[in-house]
Amino acid sequence: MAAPIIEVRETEAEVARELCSLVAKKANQAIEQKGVFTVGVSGGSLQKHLCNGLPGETTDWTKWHIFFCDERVVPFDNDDSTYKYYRDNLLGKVPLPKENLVPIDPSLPASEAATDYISKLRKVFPGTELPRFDMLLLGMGPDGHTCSLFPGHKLLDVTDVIVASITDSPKPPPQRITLTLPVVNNTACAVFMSCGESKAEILKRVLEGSEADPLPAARVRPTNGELHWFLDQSAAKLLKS
Ligand SMILES: O=C(O)[C@H](O)[C@@H](O)[C@H](O)[C@H](O)COP(=O)(O)O
Repeated sequence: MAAPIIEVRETEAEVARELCSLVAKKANQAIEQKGVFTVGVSGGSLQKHLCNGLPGETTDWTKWHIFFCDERVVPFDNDDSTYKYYRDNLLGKVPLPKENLVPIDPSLPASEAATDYISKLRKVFPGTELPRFDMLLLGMGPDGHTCSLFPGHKLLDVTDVIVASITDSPKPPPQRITLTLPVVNNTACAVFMSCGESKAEILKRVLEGSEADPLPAARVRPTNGELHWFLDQSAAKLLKS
């Protein structure tokens, strides 16, 4: 398990630029090595930064397969839909084939939407092994949640499925699907972006704490991969170094 690589930049805009350039670098390496790039994306402020910054990078978009680390089970015309954001702000700006941005089926109840998403993932990650994403792009909520894995929630212990559903999310909307921790920790490269003073205290707990029951974001420790944290100075201000 590699130690986290912590990158601190003065402003959120600089953090976003660095992040997008790392994503493109990893994409291009993966495409060169195996012809495809598999990436999981998240909502929150990350979606805006990725959709603004990635179109400026040089990469073969036809080789990208973009999944959702978690998704709210709401229709595609609802502003809570993370798919809606990427569809409206990335597809069309870059030559990513529409079918390579893989949405959930929001017409299904959450548990069925999770099962359906597993079969969509299996088209790109066939077999029964844990999927190994080239990269997962993650955010962290003020409570330390990541994906739709919330502190103290029983979903943190799920190991028998690669995508799980939640119907009592403490953050609305309550119905969601999420990658489970074994899949998150099987990625080749997990990357968090966290900016702003409101993240300073929780970041200190996540990155420097030694809690018996670690927060969800602190449980992201890829077993055979890299872990990056991209922070601005306000978020990093309580960290030791
Ligand atoms: O599913 C959600 O409700 C949000 O997408 C959430 O998980 C978000 O990713 C984090 O709260 C970080 O968001 P910020 O980076 O904007 O703080």
